[in-house]
Amino acid sequence: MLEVSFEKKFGSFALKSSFCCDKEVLGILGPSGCGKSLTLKCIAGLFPPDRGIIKLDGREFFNSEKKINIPSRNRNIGFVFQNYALFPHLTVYDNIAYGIKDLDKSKRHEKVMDFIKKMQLTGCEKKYPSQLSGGQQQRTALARTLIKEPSLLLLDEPFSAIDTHVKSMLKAELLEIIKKYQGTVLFITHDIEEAYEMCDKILIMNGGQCIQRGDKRDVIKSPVNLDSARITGCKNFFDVDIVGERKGYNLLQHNGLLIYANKNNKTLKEKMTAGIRQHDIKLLKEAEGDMNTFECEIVDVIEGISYSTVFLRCKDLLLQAEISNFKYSEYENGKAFFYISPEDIFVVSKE
Ligand SMILES: Nc1ncnc2c1ncn2[C@@H]1O[C@H](COP(=O)(O)OP(=O)(O)OP(=O)(O)O)[C@@H](O)[C@H]1O
Repeated sequence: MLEVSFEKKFGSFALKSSFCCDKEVLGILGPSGCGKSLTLKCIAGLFPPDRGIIKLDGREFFNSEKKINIPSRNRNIGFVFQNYALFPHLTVYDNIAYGIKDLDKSKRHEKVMDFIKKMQLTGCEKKYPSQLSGGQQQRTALARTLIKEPSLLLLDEPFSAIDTHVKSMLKAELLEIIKKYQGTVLFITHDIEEAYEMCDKILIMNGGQCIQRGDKRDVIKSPVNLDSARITGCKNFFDVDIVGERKGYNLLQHNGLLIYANKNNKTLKEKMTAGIRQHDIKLLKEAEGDMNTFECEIVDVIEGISYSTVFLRCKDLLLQAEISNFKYSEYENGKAFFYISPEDIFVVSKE
C-alpha cells in the first residue's frame, strides 16, 4: 500500500497531495499545471516535501517529523517519463542493462536477454533509440525500468509523444505489461478515456490538490463537485431546484421540466447544478415512456467517424450528445426526443 500525504511549495504553486493506493493501477487525472508530475517527482524522491509522509508497504520514504528522507536511488521506484528519457548514445541492450549494472556479468546478460525477449525487442539489441519506433522505445524504457523489479511504478503520460494510430496498440501492450507487474502503478494522463481504459481507480487533481479518488466507475457516476465532473469530461450542466423525492430518485426541476436523478450525492441543497454526460443521452424519434423523456430540436451536428456530436435544444437548455450512427434525415424537421436514465444524472453543488 502506498500512502501519500504531504505539502510542498514550488514558488507560488502550493502542492498538497493526499491519497493512498493498493496494488492496482491508479490514474492521476487533472488539467495542465495542477501538480500531477510534481506529485510523482516528490514520491520518487526528486524533490523533498516541506512536510508530511510518503510510505510504501510500511516503509517510510519520507517523514518530516522523524526527519526521514530516503534518497531517490534507494527507493527502488521505476519512473517512466513522457519522452522515455532513453540514453541516446547507448544501444537497446545497454539501455536495459544500465538498470542492473551492479549485477555480475553473466547474470546481467541472462536478465537483459530475458527482458529483450519478454518485451519483444529481439533483433533490436544493437540499435540506438533514434533507430527505434515509438513502440520499441516505449518497450525499451519499460524494460529498463522493470528489470530493476521496482516496488512502485510511476508512468508520466507515457503516450503523450505518440501518434494516434500507434497509441491504441501501445496501450494494449502497456496494459499487458502492467497487469503482469502486479504492483502499485501511478499513471498520469489528462485524458479521461485513457485513464478509464488503463486504470482501476482514478485520482482527480486540481489546483495542487487531490479532489476525488475512487473506483473509475464511481468517479464517473458521482463526481464530488463541478471541477471533478468537468475534468472527467462532462459537458452538460444546468441549474436545478431539488423539489423532492419520487420513485427512489431525487426529483429536480429546471424551467418547468421535471427530471429524475440518482441519489448518490448525500449533501443536497435546495439549488444545485445537474450534470449529464454526452454519451448518456439517448436520442429518440418518438417519445417512449414519460420518465426523463423530453421533446427537443436538433440544432447542430458535428459529424465524427464513430459518433456524431449532436446539439439539442430543449426549452432554454442546449445539450450536447454523442450519438453513434446518427442520420439527420431520420428526424422530421429536426424534431426529436431524448431520454436520460435517472442513474446517469448527477447533482453537485453550484459554483
Ligand atoms: N521545479 C519547479 N519549480 C517551481 N515550479 C514548478 C516546478 N515544476 C513545476 N512547477 C510548476 O508547478 C505547477 C505544477 O506542475 P506539474 O508539472 O506538476 O503540472 P502537471 O499537472 O503535471 O501538468 P501537465 O499536465 O502540463 O504536465 C505548474 O504551475 C508548474 O509551472
